[in-house]
Amino acid sequence: MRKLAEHNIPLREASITQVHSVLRDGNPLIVHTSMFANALASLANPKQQQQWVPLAEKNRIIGTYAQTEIGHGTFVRGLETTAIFDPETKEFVLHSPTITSTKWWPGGLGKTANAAIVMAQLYTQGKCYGPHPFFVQLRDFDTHHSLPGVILGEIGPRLGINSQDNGYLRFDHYRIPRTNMLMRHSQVLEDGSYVKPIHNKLSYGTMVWTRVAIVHSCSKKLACAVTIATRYSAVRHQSELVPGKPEPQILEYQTQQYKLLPHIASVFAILFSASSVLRMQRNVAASISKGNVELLPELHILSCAMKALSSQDSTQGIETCRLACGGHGYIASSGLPSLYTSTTCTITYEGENTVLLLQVARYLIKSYRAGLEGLPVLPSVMYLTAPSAMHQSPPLSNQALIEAFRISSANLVKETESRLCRQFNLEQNFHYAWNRCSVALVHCAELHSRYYMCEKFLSTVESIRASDRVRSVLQDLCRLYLIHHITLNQGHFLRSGTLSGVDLSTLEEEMYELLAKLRPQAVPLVDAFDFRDELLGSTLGAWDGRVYERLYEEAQKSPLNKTDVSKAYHKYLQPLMKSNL
Ligand SMILES: CCCCCCCCCCCCCCCCCCCCC/C=C/C(=O)SCCNC(=O)CCNC(=O)[C@H](O)C(C)(C)COP(=O)(O)OP(=O)(O)OC[C@H]1O[C@@H](n2cnc3c(N)ncnc32)[C@H](O)[C@@H]1OP(=O)(O)O
Ligand SMILES: Cc1cc2nc3c(=O)[nH]c(=O)nc-3n(C[C@H](O)[C@H](O)[C@H](O)COP(=O)(O)OP(=O)(O)OC[C@H]3O[C@@H](n4cnc5c(N)ncnc54)[C@H](O)[C@@H]3O)c2cc1C
Repeated sequence: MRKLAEHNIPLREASITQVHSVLRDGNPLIVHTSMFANALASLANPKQQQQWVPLAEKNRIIGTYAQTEIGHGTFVRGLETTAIFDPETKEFVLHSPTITSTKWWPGGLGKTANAAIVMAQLYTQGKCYGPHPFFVQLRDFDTHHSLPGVILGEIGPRLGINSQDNGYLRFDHYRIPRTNMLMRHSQVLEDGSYVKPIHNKLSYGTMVWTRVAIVHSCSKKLACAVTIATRYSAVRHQSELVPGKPEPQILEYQTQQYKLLPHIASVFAILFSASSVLRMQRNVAASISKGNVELLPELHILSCAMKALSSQDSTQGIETCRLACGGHGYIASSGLPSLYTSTTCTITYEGENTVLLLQVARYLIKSYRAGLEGLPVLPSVMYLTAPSAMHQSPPLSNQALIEAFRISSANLVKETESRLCRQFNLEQNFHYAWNRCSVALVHCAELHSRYYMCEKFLSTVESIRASDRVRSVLQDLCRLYLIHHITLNQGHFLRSGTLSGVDLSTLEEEMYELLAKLRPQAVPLVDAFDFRDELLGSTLGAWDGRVYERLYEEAQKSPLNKTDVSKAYHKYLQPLMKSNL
């Protein structure tokens, strides 16, 4: 926090710095500096911002974002916490009517936060208007005691991020002023009348913003993992590549290159996609402030798609890096286990991935149908009904591979839409039919998202002007990424007829050549991510390569090594040894 102040970084921008990485196993202030700060910036009106933002900036108020309940995370409309407007006192009464309405999970809620943005069902004049955000003080700002009517606690140990206090929260008819409803987009007036927003999902804006931030953070986490595993693979020597010859660096093995290089490529693919979505988000935010919400659905879908793909890719990539380090990847001091546990949760939070991919699929099907009817569709999905352009590029060129992705994605949407129609004819109910097609629908969303990511990777690399040498290496890396994902999805390309069996064999050959060509670039590429050793926090991945010395030094810090004979010997082992059991 002192560093942020020194560099004049406002709170709402803190989460895009590396401040969150200071604590290895979760940061209790992450939701304060990210979601809470963003909710104030985007959901509060100017008067409310004047009131709370300076206090939050000075960390007098420490906030969290309390939406999820034990009973409902995904289905936001199903939240049970109520905020009922009392026109007599001009207050909202917050209440948790059931066990399932208990707020559950918010980061920092257990012990750190003294305030929260609470999402609750808004009732006024006897009518429910759905989930709305409220600023709620939870603890006394001086004593930190929870306030009467507020029941708070921590939810217990988790798979990871255990230095963050994820919490629970219940309200017992807890009263807050009317003006604590965040009123930038919708309002409840003094007489209780409701003023609706220009788009009814604007109150979900903080989730959209966070999904975009998560895409960036996934690229950073994966970059840390590939840095550790690649440097280690250059230090580690094992086995014989040629009998009788010295043990090679494990990075010489083609299988090791196959484990690492596609994930190094993935760091760039995710980062370039994140930058593109961030640009879109800034444009949409500017339009919203002028009253234009036309592009909001597109941003929602793109952020869902990229959050889902990047969290899945980075989690799998980090686990592959861990396995690529053999036994030493399993030790905590390698840094890889905590990278994994603090990344796998991004698959679940801020919208569980399957659920987000189904949102994308819904948009694809709607856009496809609209396109067939000649209705206008947004640019990112025009390709679904646009004529094929496969023949325009040289065979198997980068552009041809992108076109193959595009046509295969359009083909899959077309096939799945037909299946949906057939299923609808059988079921006579759209929702049952949708559920019976949902595995295929998720595949549609994944292929569309991969197409977007590949396209962003290629177009960004092609636009590099600063250095021909850098562009050339990144072109190879991008080519590897395209071919790698084509080989992983061969079925889609064969089904759509965009690539033949012979094409796929040719591409596979090229992939093996690229692994060898890129091998000398592996260490320079990860060095260029430029992580300080303190930030990597890894015995295996430090810049100087002193892996074995660091492992040994770190072992000396184990509390069990403070004495030669441990207490457990006297307490348990010795009695056991003497017991003749
Ligand atoms: C360029 C360089 C920049 C520099 C950057 C460098 C960066 C480097 C480092 C970066 C580090 C960053 C670190 C920050 C990380 C931050 C981590 C913070 C920690 C997070 C902790 C976790 C918090 C949480 O999890 S909070 C709780 C989140 N909960 C959810 O996400 C719930 C998921 N569910 C939903 O969102 C919805 O209910 C949903 C999407 C499932 C929709 O449900 P539905 O049944 O369809 O219902 P409905 O709501 O009625 O929708 C109908 C309609 O509306 C559309 N819709 C839905 N949502 C939206 C939306 N948000 N916006 C617009 N439209 C929306 C939906 O698509 C439907 O449309 P139609 O089909 O047209 O009807
Ligand atoms: C580490 C961590 C930190 C968190 N921090 C916060 C926080 O700060 N604030 C906050 O409010 N929340 C937070 N959460 C909660 C998080 O947002 C939810 O857990 C998440 O949105 C998923 O909801 P759920 O747990 O209800 O899962 P569920 O929705 O119950 O998912 C369970 C399964 O059901 C499936 N499913 C659910 N609905 C559908 C559907 N419509 N179609 C098909 N399949 C479906 C899912 O795909 C999944 O396989 C956090 C969670 C974690 C793990």
